[in-house]
Amino acid sequence: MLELRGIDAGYAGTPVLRGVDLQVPPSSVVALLGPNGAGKTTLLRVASGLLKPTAGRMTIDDQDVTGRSPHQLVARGVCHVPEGRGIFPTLTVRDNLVLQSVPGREDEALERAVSAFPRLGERMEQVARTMSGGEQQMLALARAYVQNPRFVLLDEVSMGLAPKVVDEIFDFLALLASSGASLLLVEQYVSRALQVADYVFLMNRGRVAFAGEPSELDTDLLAEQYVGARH
Ligand SMILES: Nc1ncnc2c1ncn2[C@@H]1O[C@H](COP(=O)(O)OP(=O)(O)OP(=O)(O)O)[C@@H](O)[C@H]1O
Repeated sequence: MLELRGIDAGYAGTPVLRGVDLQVPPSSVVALLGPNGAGKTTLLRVASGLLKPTAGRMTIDDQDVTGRSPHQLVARGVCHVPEGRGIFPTLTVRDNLVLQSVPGREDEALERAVSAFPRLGERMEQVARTMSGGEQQMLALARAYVQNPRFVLLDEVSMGLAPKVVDEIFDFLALLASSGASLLLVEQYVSRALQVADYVFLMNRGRVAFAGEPSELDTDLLAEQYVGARH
């Protein structure tokens, strides 16, 4: 279980997160929803070690990992697929995948990536930045998959993609979850996120406004949080 308790965090003295509690239980999909600016990306940055919290604790299996570096958290099985994908644009598909694999087990990693996204198999020598947006996102997700992570933090991975590609990506998320990974999913397609989620956290203005199962989420509250922030 990955757990955040009483997390405060922000940028250059500007507080963003205030007292956030969130749990990602083993083998579960957790949807993290909320309007623009609610603090979802900031929370993923804390969970991946990119941003140090100013208060609160983070634990993995009850061990304190607060303030650990991204590298140390990767070693604990935390994998972040950031907004903007986090791939190396000037490297080939193959090199992007190899860089993420365990040394000596590169072939296995490439096979695993292609089994998830056959299209990548046809494009191994292509430079990442010359691929379509959907293909680049598949590469970003495949890079996560080859690490065999325990906790995958996914930031708007369907953003700006064609509906057919979004379907493929959601199929992949189901595969990732069935492989035993836990997912923390920030997603603009609220209804799709709720379909795959075991638990939901709804954030607004840096706080958790709701935590529970999708069936417990009041649709009026959901609409209010999203609409309220726009006005
Ligand atoms: N690098 C930064 N420096 C300063 N402020 C930032 C930085 N990144 C985010 N913020 C601010 O933190 C707040 C929360 O942003 P965050 O990106 O976490 O929200 P979000 O819920 O992911 O929103 P969105 O859905 O629009 O991506 C916003 O007010 C934003 O302007």
